[in-house]
Amino acid sequence: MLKINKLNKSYGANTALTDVDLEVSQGVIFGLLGPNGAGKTTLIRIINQIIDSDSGEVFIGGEKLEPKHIKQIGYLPEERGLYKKMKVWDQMLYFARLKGLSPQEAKSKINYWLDKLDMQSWRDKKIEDLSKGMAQKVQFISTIVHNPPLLILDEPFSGFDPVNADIIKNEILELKENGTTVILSTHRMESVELLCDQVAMINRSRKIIDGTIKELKSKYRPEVYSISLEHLKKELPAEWISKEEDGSHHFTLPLSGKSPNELIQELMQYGQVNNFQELIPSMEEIFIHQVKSTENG
Ligand SMILES: Nc1ncnc2c1ncn2[C@@H]1O[C@H](COP(=O)(O)OP(=O)(O)OP(=O)(O)O)[C@@H](O)[C@H]1O
Repeated sequence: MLKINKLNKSYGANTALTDVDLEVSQGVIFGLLGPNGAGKTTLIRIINQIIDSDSGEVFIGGEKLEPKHIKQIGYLPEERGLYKKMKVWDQMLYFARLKGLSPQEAKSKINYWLDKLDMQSWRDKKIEDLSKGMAQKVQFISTIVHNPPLLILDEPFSGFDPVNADIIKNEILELKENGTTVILSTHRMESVELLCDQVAMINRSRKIIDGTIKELKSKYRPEVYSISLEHLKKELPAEWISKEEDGSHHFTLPLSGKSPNELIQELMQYGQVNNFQELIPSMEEIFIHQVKSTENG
């Protein structure tokens, strides 16, 4: 759906993107991650043809990016852009027409979404009279109303209460089920775990990791196990700092070059192994670890 080759962009002395490659398959939710100032918005703006790259190529559906592709993209920018004096209905109609829908198509799509998200009663309200969350919903619909095959969502959950965030999350999943490709840029790692099939992480203008959540969790696992022992036969080594609770001794140990089976065998000499479970890193832990290690490197 989207392919990016060796993208570079600088703002004067500020380098925002360095040789960034990316490949996003159709029908996935792709997390674009990175700390503040990493280059994510710059990349998104290049895809949306708001700014030009210095060098590199972007392909959409196998075609070199050009103005006609704008209608195939739905972009929810981090800085929301609604016209405060406009009424909800007129605002949505404006965006739908801008993206090429006929008046009839636009009206039927808007009605579909207003019904779906239970917003019909707001249609004649002015944007300035909406709460932040309500305005966010209007902006969300305005982004997806033309049914774009590629959706780019920058922090789509900001401003939403948990109930509305859940509604939007389910809508994003439904769009994916229907074949939409979604690029999701967010700092909320729990949303990444829940929604994304694939992620790329950018730090200081360079892509530092890329893969499916499963691949990344496997690649960056610390090889540390959570262990519980009962009925001790002998005293545990002092360096296995353990906590005793109701006769069970809990601690964590790294494999340190052993296989899991070898470690279990060693543990069995000390008592009954009640729990032996590998610690799987969260995306948040992977994110923090990778960002820190590139800073130190
Ligand atoms: N218009 C601009 N003029 C000069 N420098 C810019 C401009 N826009 C971005 N930059 C710089 O480019 C780099 C990347 O910024 P960008 O906004 O793409 O990061 P980001 O990953 O989206 O950050 P955030 O998570 O904070 O939104 C930063 O060093 C930033 O200061």
